[in-house]
Amino acid sequence: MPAQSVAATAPAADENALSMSPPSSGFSLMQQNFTRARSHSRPPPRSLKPFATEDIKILLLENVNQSALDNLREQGYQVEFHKKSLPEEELIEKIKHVHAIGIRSKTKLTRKVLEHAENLIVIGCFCIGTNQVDLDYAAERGISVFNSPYANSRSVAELVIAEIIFLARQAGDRSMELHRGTWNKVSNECWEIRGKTLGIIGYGHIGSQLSVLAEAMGLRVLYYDIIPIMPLGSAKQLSSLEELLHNSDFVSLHVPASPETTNMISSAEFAAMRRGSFLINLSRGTVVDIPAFIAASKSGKIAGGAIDVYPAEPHSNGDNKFVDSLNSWTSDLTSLRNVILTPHIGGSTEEAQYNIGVEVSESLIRYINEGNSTGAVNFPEVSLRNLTEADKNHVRVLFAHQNVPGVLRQVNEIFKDHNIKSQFSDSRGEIAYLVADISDCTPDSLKDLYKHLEALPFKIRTRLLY
Ligand SMILES: NC(=O)C1=CN([C@@H]2O[C@H](COP(=O)(O)OP(=O)(O)OC[C@H]3O[C@@H](n4cnc5c(N)ncnc54)[C@H](O)[C@@H]3O)[C@@H](O)[C@H]2O)C=CC1
Ligand SMILES: O=C(O)CCC(=O)C(=O)O
Repeated sequence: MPAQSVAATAPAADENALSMSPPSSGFSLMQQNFTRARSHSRPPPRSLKPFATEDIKILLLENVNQSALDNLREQGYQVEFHKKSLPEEELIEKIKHVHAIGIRSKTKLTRKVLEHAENLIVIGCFCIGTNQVDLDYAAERGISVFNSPYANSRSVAELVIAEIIFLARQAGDRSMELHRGTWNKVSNECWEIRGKTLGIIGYGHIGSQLSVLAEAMGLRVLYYDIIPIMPLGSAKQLSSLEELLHNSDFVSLHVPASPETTNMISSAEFAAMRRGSFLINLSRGTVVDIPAFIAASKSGKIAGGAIDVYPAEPHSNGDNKFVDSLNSWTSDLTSLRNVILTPHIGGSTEEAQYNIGVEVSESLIRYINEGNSTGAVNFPEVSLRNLTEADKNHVRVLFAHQNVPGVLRQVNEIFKDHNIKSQFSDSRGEIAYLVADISDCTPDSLKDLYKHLEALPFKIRTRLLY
């Protein structure tokens, strides 16, 4: 097929980024060094040909970082870039034509949307959370999903530390007052954080990073998690959420969105918290029952809180977006005292976005070009070493199928006239994924291979790389 021009518009600076120079030359220096380190570790030029790479179409939404665009364009793929998420109808129209899509947390890749994704082989979530994607349905369709499991963890943890101090000192309210011209120099109910107790719910990448920073600031750390996790420093794991709520001055949530975490902090949990304590949620908007938060704040049960994530969030930046028509209680929330509200910026730093852009785009490239699914969040993880120039006339077969007995026997029957150089298969729940490098392939035998594999009853998707 002829090469097609890249259907991309040049991205503007990150929607969330400041249009000023970094605070010191050290910042840009660190970034340059990091860029160099990454480019040295890039794999050598690929020798497999999935198809002409310029035929691969990629849709990038939500202003993913320039580092991702650079990586994907370097491969020759056609990349269409949008700063915002798209309304569902437009998304459905565009997703029909692409092989890969890159999103952040706003784009909902529901079953309804994915049903239209005829050519889609891979989804890149340029963030940690993957709750915005119907992961099971994607796997059922042979679509792998990748994310960046910890590239923004530090950014989130740092923001929580800043908020703990701001809440303890009521500094958010003092700043808003002064912006309005009100001088209000008070110390009543303003505290140091040294010696206070932070209760962390969810001691994963972010929770444990926060634990280390918090102890360095002189906080005592307790945590609650559904699995036993080794404490860092002097932190202590508690066996019940109630015990944590009862013993903490600050409670910070770092759990994923799931049926179990929906409204996990509601009226009963606020009742269990210490009077005058603080609640911080930078996890997902479903985790805290906001009307219960508003009631706890108005009654004085909690002395304040910080919220970064909401059940419904606007699709793009702009004025008059955070209003009652988005979430019915918005104006009640914005009128509360000592409540810091941020627009889902926990992971929005230059460092995090750059690193996520590199990491997720490299996962997409490995999957598209080599079939390597290492790190997929919904798919069996399989990787084979690269074919090289010495492996002329070899083809790599990528075969996703339902995980039922007898499929491998049938696949190997199809391979019987070829030598199998290497083969690896793994399963995850109901989905299995086989990668095999086979020798002695001619253009005709390739067509036959493809036809026979596609005819197998439990096939989900076949790809051949050569
Ligand atoms: N505000 C923002 O910009 C960002 C928000 N996030 C959110 O933070 C969440 C956590 O991120 P990570 O720490 O990287 O995830 P992680 O997967 O490393 O850790 C989550 C922890 O929560 C625990 N957990 C799960 N269900 C639980 C329950 N019902 N009760 C107690 N503990 C439970 C898990 O065992 C795990 O240890 C993400 O899923 C994402 O939704 C992540 C990055 C940025
Ligand atoms: O900034 C983003 O795009 C989303 C950050 C986030 O919530 C995540 O990484 O899960």
